Amino acid sequence: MGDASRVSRNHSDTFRTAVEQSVAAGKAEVLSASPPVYLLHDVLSATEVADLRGVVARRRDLWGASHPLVCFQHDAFTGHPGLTHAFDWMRGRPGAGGRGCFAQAASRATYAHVPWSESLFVYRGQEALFDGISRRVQEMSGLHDTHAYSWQALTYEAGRDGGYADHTDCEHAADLLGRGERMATLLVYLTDDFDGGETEFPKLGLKVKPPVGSALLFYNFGPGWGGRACSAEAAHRSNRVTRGSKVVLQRWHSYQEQPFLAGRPILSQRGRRPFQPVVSCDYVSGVRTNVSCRWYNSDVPWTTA
Ligand SMILES: O=C(O)CCC(=O)C(=O)O
Ligand SMILES: [Fe+2]
Repeated sequence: MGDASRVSRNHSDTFRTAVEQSVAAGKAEVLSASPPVYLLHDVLSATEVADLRGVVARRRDLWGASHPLVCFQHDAFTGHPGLTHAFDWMRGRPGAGGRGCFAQAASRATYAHVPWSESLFVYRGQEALFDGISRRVQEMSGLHDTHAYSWQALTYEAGRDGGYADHTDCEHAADLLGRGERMATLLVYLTDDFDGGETEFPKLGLKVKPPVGSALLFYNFGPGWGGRACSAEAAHRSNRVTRGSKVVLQRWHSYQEQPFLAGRPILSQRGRRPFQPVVSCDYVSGVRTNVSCRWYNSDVPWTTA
């Protein structure tokens, strides 16, 4: 079976058509033509924002009961001879790099000193409220629910947040038609009473802080509409929050239908307790000057034994 037979609809075209209709109807505006970046107005009502924040708070409490396991994805950390004793090894060998997590004791001793932002996954079917928003997004953007990843509630809190460094959202293959490749990104803003925390596109000279209830939507590929290569121009970051907290719902959308339409089971992970989150530090997009750490509630494949 070739690639083409798995494509149930052309998602760069349905996206383009629907979002251009939203612009024509005054419901959205163009922030950048190439790569396409849009601001969608009034995606959520004030009541919906409050209700969604309630769901996020409840789920954060569930996962916040345990301190996180502190993990590193790159060998500058895991290969450091002075740190060998602290690791519970996941991939690679002590002192020889690879991906690794600190053992419980070292995680407990260090997690409070690591700056991080938070990504809480909410899977399809878990929360009726989120599923309702998915239908609205589909109407406004043409991005179908079956082509979407799970929702992620991103939280950046002043004092703890270190920002999230420059990156593109493309996956490793960086080919639009690749399975699970992140064609387009949606960010729906649940707070705006904070300082810093802008979503910035340095290559486009664009720095945005959308009002509560509105959304940013951008296409990660190029050149131009329907382009199949990852667009370096679509690089973006989240600036560090210096007051208050930024809460955003994020969802990626692929050209191909998603292979995982529901939640994935939490695999048993060496050294990880049930409902224990992970803080994973990474060279974002593989760039060594871009170190950012993120807290995850989800299954994190690289911690699998
Ligand atoms: O929160 C933001 O403004 C951007 C987040 C982001 O780019 C990401 O998580 O990939
Ligand atoms: Fe991103």
